[in-house]
Amino acid sequence: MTARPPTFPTSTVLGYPRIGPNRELKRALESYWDGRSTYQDLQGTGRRLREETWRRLDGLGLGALPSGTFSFYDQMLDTAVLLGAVPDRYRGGTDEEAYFAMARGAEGVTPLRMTKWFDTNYHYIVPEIGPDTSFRLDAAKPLSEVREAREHGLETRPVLIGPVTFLLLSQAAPSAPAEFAPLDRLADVLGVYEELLRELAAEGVEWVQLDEPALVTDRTSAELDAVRAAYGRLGSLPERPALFVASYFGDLGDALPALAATPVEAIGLDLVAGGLPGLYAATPGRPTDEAARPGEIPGKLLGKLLAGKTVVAGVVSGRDVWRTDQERALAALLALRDQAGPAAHVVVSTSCSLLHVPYDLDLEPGLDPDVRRRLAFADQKIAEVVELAALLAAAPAGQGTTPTGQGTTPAATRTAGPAPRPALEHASGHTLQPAPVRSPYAVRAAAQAEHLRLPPLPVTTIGSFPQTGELREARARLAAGELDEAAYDDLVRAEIARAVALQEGLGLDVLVHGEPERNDMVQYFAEHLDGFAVTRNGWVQSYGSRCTRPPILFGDVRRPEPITVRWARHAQSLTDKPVKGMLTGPVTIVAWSFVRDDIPLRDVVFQVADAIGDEVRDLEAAGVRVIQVDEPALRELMPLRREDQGAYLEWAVAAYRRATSGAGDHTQIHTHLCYSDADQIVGAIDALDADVTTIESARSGARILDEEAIGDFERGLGPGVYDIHSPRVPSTWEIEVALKAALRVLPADRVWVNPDCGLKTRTYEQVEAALTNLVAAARHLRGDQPS
Ligand SMILES: CN1c2c(nc(N)[nH]c2=O)NC[C@@H]1CNc1ccc(C(=O)N[C@@H](CCC(=O)N[C@@H](CCC(=O)N[C@@H](CCC(=O)O)C(=O)O)C(=O)O)C(=O)O)cc1
Ligand SMILES: N[C@@H](CCS)C(=O)O
Ligand SMILES: [Zn+2]
Repeated sequence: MTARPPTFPTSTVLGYPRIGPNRELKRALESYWDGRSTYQDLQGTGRRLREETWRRLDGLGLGALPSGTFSFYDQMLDTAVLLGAVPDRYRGGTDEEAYFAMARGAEGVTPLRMTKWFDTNYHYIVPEIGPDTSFRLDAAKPLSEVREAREHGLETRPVLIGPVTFLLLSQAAPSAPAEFAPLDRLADVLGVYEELLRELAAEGVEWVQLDEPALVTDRTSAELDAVRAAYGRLGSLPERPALFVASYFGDLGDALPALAATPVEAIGLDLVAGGLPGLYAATPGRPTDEAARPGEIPGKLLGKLLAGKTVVAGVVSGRDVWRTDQERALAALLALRDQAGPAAHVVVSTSCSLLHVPYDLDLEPGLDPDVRRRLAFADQKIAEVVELAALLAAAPAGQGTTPTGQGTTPAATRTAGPAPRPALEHASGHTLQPAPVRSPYAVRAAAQAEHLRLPPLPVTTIGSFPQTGELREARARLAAGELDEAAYDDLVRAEIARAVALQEGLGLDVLVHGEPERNDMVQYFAEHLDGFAVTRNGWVQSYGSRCTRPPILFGDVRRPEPITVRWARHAQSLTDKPVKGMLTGPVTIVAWSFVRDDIPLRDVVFQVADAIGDEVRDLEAAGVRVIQVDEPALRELMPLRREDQGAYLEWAVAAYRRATSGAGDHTQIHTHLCYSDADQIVGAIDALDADVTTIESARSGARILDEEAIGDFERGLGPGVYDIHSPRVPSTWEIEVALKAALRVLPADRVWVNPDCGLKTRTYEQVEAALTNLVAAARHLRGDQPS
């Protein structure tokens, strides 16, 4: 690096959505996977989307444009490829075959694990690193994107996952010794980053963004040493672009001084989720006059830390859809500029990548104008960034006092959601009443055994059956007014009958209705609850080609009428076997929505819990004997810092119990969790007090079944034995092996046999084959028949 780094333009974003404003990438990927188009076609779509994105950002007036934020599947997977960390079992075919085999599995090879990206509903592919992984630079993607942008006359900043986060989020290869951790390979990985930086410098790239979100979670002193070592080494490379290390989803804490002491030229701070203590005394829910906590940096030291650095200030939230409170955001920027001192340069940015919000509010003309005027999607947020940068540039120095005049500025730069309607139960304290207590588990288990008369190792599924094109199309026609409600209902009833008949025929023990009436397990409930708005095109990528339209929770939540009861009644009328009532839990509904932030999150969740509790009671009254209340996001909503986690788990569990504890002893309550590192929260899962918990474990190496993790968990458990995210059909033998692992730590009367998540993304052909094997494995282990 030369003595003076290039000036960073005054505005930027950390990343942008990539699925396409009309989900063009989703369609291109699925068409390629189905063999309806070629890899060249897919690449063409990628090129068009990247060009459109750069032109869009440039057109909106953004100063510095990112590249490399595009991906055909996931940015962690891209980084594994960049570093040559492709496990041998995926090699042998073309590069794209290896890439998609790691993501989705292929004939004879299971995919890499997939898990949640911090506390978001985005899921990443977990790279596998062992002591023998041979790293080798494959810089094709970052280089070609820089060149591609230049063809359109645009200069970009390559965005990459940083080496420390890459290794901290990777998993040890199965063959690695127990004491091995991927971070042990830091020195080798840094060698590849050095080579990459040299190549980018030779290409004339001025700035590179290295994302290090793992630094906003608790880190050991050894890990902080790794940060110092990594950026000390990369920073001292003579020929390299200027380095911008981005953090997001929280505050850097002790990692800030560690990073600031290295030669990196720019540091990105999330001033919405994190804020700088001392500078931003009031993160949401934190009193403005609170003293710095241990490990926090008082504002006055900030200037010393950041002297000579560029500070990329994330003041526009990349995680919600509310418009930014411009006055507060500007006050935050001014305070930062003053406290960081004249030797620092402040750049306005988003708090994280805009990957987590929909593209453009203009694509959503149907929203209620009262809600709409408070909203900003990705493009509106970019306009906010640009405007704030202009305001900051125009403001004279020395303005960094707050509206309260205390010399500190609140970090909450977002507006509260739309003003809620006159408060109902919330204000009266009703929502905070304790939930009724169910009888002890043993009492309930006896009542349920009598009521349900299930065999040992009962076979069930998680809820959804394949969502056929016919159903999706019918829903689209219903929304467009081209199909009437009655015709749509008939179609849904027929689909329920199909799912029930299939399960009966295959011999499952607890059936489901298949959820054909639902577009999504969260959006469907939001559409039937007061207090939510839903979008027509507000798609956000969840993983690979899969997207959701997170509902917008803007007011007080109420259930005007029963939601699922008529479908549950219909399904149960078709069979004598128990059919599970199927609901989404309060934590998950809130986690996968954009939520109001004018009342504490806990109170929002409690309102939703009460609505779901009403539904539980109505299902039971309708004769439903088993009710599943899914909480796949229980772990996801957990605060990233350990000190905040206990309080969260306490209220999250309380909310779940509010929703479910109205059920009588004979009603069996199930819950389901996926992608959740469930082994880390077994205590909380136990505290949910559900009679049966089905859980993702097929793709996480069944860590929940580790004797230490499972501890004295004393209820029913269904460790997922079939990875539904892969088109692969598991063999009976594989399923038996997985079940035997469960039977080593749990008695047979508490082990359930089920896939690891819903089947909506699979085809009927795959489902029928997989469920046939599931039933065969259970029967064989019960001793009913030979395998
Ligand atoms: C279980 N998971 C979920 C998460 N979050 C949720 N909100 N929901 C979940 O189920 N997080 C963790 C996991 C994994 N994540 C996902 C996320 C998304 C999917 C998925 O399958 N998404 C579908 C879209 C679902 C949907 O909303 N469908 C609608 C609209 C369908 C559609 O595209 N219609 C067409 C027109 C119809 C046609 O002609 O085909 C259109 O609008 O253009 C519906 O069914 O009505 C996806 O395809 O991405 C799975 C797991
Ligand atoms: N009941 C839902 C849970 C997904 S996490 C389903 O089966 O799709
Ligand atoms: Zn699931």
